[in-house]
Amino acid sequence: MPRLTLDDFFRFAVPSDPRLRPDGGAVAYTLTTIDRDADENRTEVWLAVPGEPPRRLAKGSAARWSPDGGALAFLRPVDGKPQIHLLPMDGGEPYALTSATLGAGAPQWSPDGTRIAFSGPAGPGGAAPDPDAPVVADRLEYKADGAGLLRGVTSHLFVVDVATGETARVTDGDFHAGEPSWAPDGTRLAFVASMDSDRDLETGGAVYTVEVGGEPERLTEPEIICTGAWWLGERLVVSGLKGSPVGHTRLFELGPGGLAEVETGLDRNVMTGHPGYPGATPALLGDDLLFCARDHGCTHLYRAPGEKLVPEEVSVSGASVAAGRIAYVAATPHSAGDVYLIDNVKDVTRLTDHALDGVDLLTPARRTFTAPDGTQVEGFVLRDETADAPGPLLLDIHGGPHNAWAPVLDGFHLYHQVLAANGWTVLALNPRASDGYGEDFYTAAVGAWGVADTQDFLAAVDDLVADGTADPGRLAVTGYSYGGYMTCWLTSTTGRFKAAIPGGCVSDLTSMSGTSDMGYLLKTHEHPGDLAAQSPITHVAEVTAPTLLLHGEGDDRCPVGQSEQWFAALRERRVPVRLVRYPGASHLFILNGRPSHRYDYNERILAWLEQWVSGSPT
Ligand SMILES: CSCC[C@H](NC=O)C(=O)N[C@@H](Cc1ccccc1)C(=O)O
Repeated sequence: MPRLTLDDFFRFAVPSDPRLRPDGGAVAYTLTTIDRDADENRTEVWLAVPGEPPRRLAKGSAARWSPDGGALAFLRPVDGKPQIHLLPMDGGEPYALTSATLGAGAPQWSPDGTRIAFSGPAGPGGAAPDPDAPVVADRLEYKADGAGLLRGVTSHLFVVDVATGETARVTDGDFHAGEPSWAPDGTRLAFVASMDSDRDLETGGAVYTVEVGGEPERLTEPEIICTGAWWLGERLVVSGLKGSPVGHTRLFELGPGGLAEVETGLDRNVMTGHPGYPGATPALLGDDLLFCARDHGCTHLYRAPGEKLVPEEVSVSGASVAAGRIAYVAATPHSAGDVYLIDNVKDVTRLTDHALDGVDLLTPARRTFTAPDGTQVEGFVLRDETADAPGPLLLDIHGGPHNAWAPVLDGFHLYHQVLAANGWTVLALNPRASDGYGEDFYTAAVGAWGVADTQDFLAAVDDLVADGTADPGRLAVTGYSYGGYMTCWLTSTTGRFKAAIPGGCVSDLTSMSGTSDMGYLLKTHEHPGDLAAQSPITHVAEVTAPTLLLHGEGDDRCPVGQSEQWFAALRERRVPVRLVRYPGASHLFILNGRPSHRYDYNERILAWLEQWVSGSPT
C-alpha cells in the first residue's frame, strides 16, 4: 500500500459533534470534507445507526435532536449567515426556522420541544454594523481572532418558537452571553458572561440565569472564573478556573453554598472542546458525570471520579449520552476521527469508517526524555523504522503553550507522514507547559517562555542524535503560534538548526502585548516577566538558519506584524528568509481556513526542508 502523500489532504472526512437520539438508537453528527473546486470546507449532517452504513442527511452542522427524537435542528448558512433549520425525521425537506440578521448559533431545544434557544451575534441597535464606519474602542476587547473587529457586535441569547418561527431576544446589553442551557423545567436559561465594566482588564466569567422577558441573575462569585454552564437534569454543572486564568480547567456544581468542585480524582485539565483543543461538554450517565480531560497528550473520556472509559490512544472530540449509551468521536493513530457507541459503559462499537482508505500510515512511537534538571518530558517520534542510518529530523513545536501533541492522525499536519515516508524523523515533543502532565507541569513556563523549556527540546534532540536516529547536521525546527515563538527563540539562541519554519509566530512579546486580542492576558498572567529579554527579536542577531515565515493576514491572536518584524530583521542581516502571507486568514486558518491555504502551508514546509536540509548525510 502507498504511503500518505500531500494530495490525500483532499480526501480527509472528519466527523465531529456526535448527538445520540434520545432513545439511544442513532447518532447524528457533522462530517467535514473539502470541496476542492470551490476551495471551501463542506459540512454535512450525517446519521449513524448501529448495523447500518452511515448516511448523509443534509448540508449543515451542529445537529440537535428534539426531545422526542422526531426532528433535528441544525445550522445551515443562508446568504452566508448560519440559520437554524429543522429536519423532520419522518420524511420531508429541511426548512429554515430563523432569519437572524447576523446569523444564529447552535440550537438548544427546550425540554418540552416547543422552543429553541441560541446564542448569536447582535449588532448595535439590532442592525448589522457599517463596515466603512470608523472603529471606536474604549476597551481592549474590540477585536477577536476569527471574528476580526467587533464594531459593537455582541453575542446574545434568543429563543425561537418552533411552531411559528417567532424569535424573542432574551438578553441585551454591553456584554457577551455564552451558550445557553435550559433549566429542566424550561423556565429559564443558564449562560456564562462577564458583565463588569473592566472585564477586559480583569479575568472573570460568572454564571447567570435569565427568564424570557426577565433580567439576568448572577449565581456565582468571582473566585471561580467560569467558562461554561450546563444543566444536566437538576444539576447545574460549571467549568472554570480557580483564581488564575492560566491553569487547569475544573468542574464544579452549583449548590446552595455556591460552587463546589467536582472530585474528578485527577490532576488533569478538563477539556470541554474548542477549535484545536479536543474535548466534549460534560454529560450525565445515570448519576455519574462524564467529562473529557487530557492525559499524556491524549484527550480521554472519563467517568468521575477518574475512570477512563476508552483506554487506547485517542483524542475524543465530542460526546453525548442518551438511554444509558454514550456516543463519541475520537481520532486514533490511524484515523482523524470516527463515531463510536458505548453500551453498558464498556462495550465499544465503531459506527463509522471515515479513515482514509488505501494508505499505509506510520505510527508515532511514545518516548520519554530527561532534561538536564531531571524533568521527564514525553514526545512522539514518527519514523519509518526500516530506515537504519541517521537521517534528517524535524522538531515540531505545538502552540498554547498549553496545548499538547497526541499520537493520533489529523488532517492538518500531513507533512509529518510525508516526511517520515521519505526518510525523515518527526519529533512532536510535549515540553514543560504542555497539557496532560499535571498542573505544576502546565504552569512550569509561566513568565519563563523559552527559558524553562529550551532544555526539554535540546535534551530530546540530543537523545535522538545519540541513539543514531537523527543526523546532527540535518536538524530543522517548525512550530505554530507559541511553537512559532519557540522556533524563533531556538534559532536565536542555538545554531543547531539548519532550517526554521515559524508559523503564526510571536517574535516580539512587547508589541504582542498591545496588538494581540489576548495581549493583555499574555502580559499580566502568561508572561508577567521581562517581555523584551524573553523576545526572540532581542536576540535576532544570532540567527543563521534559513527561515520560512508562514502567517495569516487576518490573525488577531498573533498579528502578522510578528512575522513582519522577524522577516525584516533577518533580511537586513542577509539571512535567507521568505515571508508567506495568507490573505484573510485568521490564527486558526491551518485548522479551518481555505483548503488551498492549508495545502500550501504543508507544501511550502516540505519544499523549504527539501531546499535547505534534505540531501546527503553529514
Ligand atoms: C493563557 S494563554 C491563552 C492564549 C491562547 N491559548 C490557547 O490557545 C493562545 O492563543 N495561545 C497562542 C499563543 C498566545 C499566547 C498568549 C497570548 C497570545 C497568543 C498559541 O496558540 O500558541
